[in-house]
Amino acid sequence: MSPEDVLNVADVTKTFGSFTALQGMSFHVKKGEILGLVGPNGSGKTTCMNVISGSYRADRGSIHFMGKDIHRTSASRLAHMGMNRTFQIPRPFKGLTVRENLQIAATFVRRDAMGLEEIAAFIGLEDHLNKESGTLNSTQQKLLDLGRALATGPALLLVDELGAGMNPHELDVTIERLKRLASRGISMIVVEHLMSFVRQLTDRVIVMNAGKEIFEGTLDEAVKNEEVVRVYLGGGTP
Ligand SMILES: Nc1ncnc2c1ncn2[C@@H]1O[C@H](COP(=O)(O)OP(=O)(O)OP(=O)(O)O)[C@@H](O)[C@H]1O
Repeated sequence: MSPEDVLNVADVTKTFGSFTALQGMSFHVKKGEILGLVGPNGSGKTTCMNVISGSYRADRGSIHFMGKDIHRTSASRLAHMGMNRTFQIPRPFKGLTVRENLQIAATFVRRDAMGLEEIAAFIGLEDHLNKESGTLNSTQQKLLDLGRALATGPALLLVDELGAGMNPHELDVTIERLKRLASRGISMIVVEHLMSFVRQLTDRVIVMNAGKEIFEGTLDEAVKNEEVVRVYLGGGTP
């Protein structure tokens, strides 16, 4: 394991009954790096995020975050330690305002977290702080999910299909925002099906199929890889 690694995943396997969802996954993420996790539906991307973020326990293998073994560490403890995530389907407290949602997340705060007003401006919800979050549109709810993760001051952010459902302008703005976070030293794992989003955002991608890594490198290299094209990209231009 390199001292530069924020996250190190080694030989992780996760089964559900007789079904193996992850099989011997190994990879690392460096400080400030944006790693893309891509692959066909059901290939295990979200399961991988769930195992890293403490929602699921791996059956085998090890996961180290900032040098510490985090096997059996709960999601709330991980938030304290500096790891947080967004969800495919955002999970704000819908009856509470944007401000209240951010305040609750900030109770997990680490010393170097952004302030609430700064986060609200960063996610473009500064004019909606007193709005009930259930009245926000789907993109705003996704951004609030990102804001809640940022309120805990993460060193590693797991971003699960944030771009899905966004229009081209919102995607551009979101890419720019996530790059700004990386330039501040926040590492990210980004699960996404939108290849233009992945291309613009990531430093490196891991392509998964049937619970295994089949490729690691840049997206430009991935599109030239026969197996990646066969199982995922299907020969079309991503
Ligand atoms: N809690 C669970 N119980 C049983 N099977 C599960 C569970 N979670 C995931 N799986 C199965 O594990 C496999 C991988 O699912 P996962 O959601 O990780 O894939 P994915 O790559 O994120 O897919 P998508 O791109 O569609 O979101 C699927 O076959 C899924 O049905």
